[in-house]
Amino acid sequence: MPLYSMSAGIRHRMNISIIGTGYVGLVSGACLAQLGHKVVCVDQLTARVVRIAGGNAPFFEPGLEQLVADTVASGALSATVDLVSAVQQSEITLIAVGTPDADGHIDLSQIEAASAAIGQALKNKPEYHVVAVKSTVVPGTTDGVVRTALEHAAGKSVGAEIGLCMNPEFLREGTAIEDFMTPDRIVIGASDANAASVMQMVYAAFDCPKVVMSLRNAEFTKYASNALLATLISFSNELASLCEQTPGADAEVVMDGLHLDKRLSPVVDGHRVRPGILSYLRPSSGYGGSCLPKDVAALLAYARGKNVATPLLEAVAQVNAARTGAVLDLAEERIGAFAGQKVGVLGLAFKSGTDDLRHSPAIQLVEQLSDRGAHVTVYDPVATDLARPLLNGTVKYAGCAVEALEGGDVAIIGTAWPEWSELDWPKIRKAMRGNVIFDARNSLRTLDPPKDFILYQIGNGG
Ligand SMILES: NC(=O)C1=CN([C@@H]2O[C@H](COP(=O)(O)OP(=O)(O)OC[C@H]3O[C@@H](n4cnc5c(N)ncnc54)[C@H](O)[C@@H]3O)[C@@H](O)[C@H]2O)C=CC1
Ligand SMILES: O=C(O)[C@H]1O[C@H](OP(=O)(O)OP(=O)(O)OC[C@H]2O[C@@H](n3ccc(=O)[nH]c3=O)[C@H](O)[C@@H]2O)[C@H](O)[C@@H](O)[C@@H]1O
Repeated sequence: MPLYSMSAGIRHRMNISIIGTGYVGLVSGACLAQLGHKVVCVDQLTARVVRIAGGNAPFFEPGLEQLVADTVASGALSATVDLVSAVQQSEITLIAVGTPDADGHIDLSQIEAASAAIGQALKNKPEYHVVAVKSTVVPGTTDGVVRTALEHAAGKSVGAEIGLCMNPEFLREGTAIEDFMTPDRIVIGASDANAASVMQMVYAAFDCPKVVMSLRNAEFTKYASNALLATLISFSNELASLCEQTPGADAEVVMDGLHLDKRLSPVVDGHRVRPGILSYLRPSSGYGGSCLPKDVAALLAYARGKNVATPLLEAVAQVNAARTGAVLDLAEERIGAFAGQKVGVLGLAFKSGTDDLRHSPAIQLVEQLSDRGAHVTVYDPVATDLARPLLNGTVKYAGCAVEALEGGDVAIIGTAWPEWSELDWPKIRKAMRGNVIFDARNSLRTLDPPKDFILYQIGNGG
């Protein structure tokens, strides 16, 4: 039984190889297998491959464990470390390796190595083959580093023998399967019409708009998307800082009012059809994760390389970098200095629904609380143990929220896990020494302040 019903089925069951089994590679692989393609996922990490081949997801992502189990069991999804045979037995290869930040620049070494390895495999494959970059890469990479490495290793040219595509992915961690299966649009950058038509066949089951464009425009579209999301968040956080110094003001209420503008939240036939941009205008302790911070940095470096001034984007990054400190300054203004206080932090992941700690604002919060002299105990529903190697030795770890707050003066919400509103707050009140909650993600907003607690929120002038 497919998890998602599509308007049109796939016309042709394709053999697809995917290099890299992270969030993008494995989620894409499992979803495409679920839709009827035959997918082989390749990774150089043997442990990952063994887990996937055994029907298990190697990281936490809602729904992925079941999807991998089902698609491996049906034979639609397999995993291997053998890149050469995976590529040779497929018609199309998607590149989904990492493009990490290296001192404010994009590191394309995984992309280059994967492209060369694919080229090597294509040397002895007589049939036409399409290679599509799904990783986020700066404009010019697909037609530059990727093309050069491929052609050099394969001894063949892009055109009649190899098709080249850039197919950016817009999924979010925590909702990755839903996002992949119900995309707003599919962007297909292509070297030529043949390559584009093969890519269209991969996505035949999807009825969303599919926009075919040049390789560079596809690369730009991905950066434009993440840069705009980061801009919206920094805008809302800058406005939140202003509201925080204005008695009677509340940035959340302001954002709700702003959002009712139909230019931001489309109305069709008198009905608001989409949540609009509101979901990216929520004040927070900053944007984190493996992509927005690194992609903003990569675009800034790209702009510097082109001698183009990008003061707006620079400010977006600066606002974000300063936000954790600003949120803690606000907390100290309201509650008093953290030095010597016992603080329990609930949530460590960069957002709810994931155990990903990369560039997590909650981790930065814990580090800065320690620097300010607080005695910190942390708890996250899925990421507590993963945080151990990242945090300094003075931080303590708890097995549940109540334990994290036991004997504490202040509770701080670091990640907006929905679980917090289900907590037994009266029990927590008895367990804590103090009665202050500082909600750095405004996740308790829909709750009345738990009885006998003083609840402080960001974006709020009091
Ligand atoms: N994480 C996300 O939510 C999204 C990520 N992206 C982009 O997609 C790309 C991948 O991101 P993630 O999936 O998060 O990466 P990741 O870092 O979680 O996974 C990358 C995987 O590629 C493997 N790998 C690297 N080089 C390899 C090679 N030569 N052969 C075989 N395997 C190799 C690594 O071992 C690793 O398992 C990045 O460019 C990222 O910016 C785009 C949209 C969403
Ligand atoms: O390129 C990527 O990897 C992905 O980056 C983001 O997805 P993701 O990083 O998974 O998470 P988001 O839900 O976008 O959140 C990013 C950060 O912004 C924060 N955020 C989000 C919304 C908001 O209003 N305020 C806010 O602070 C979140 O808490 C989180 O720390 C984009 O939303 C995806 O479209 C994109 O594919």
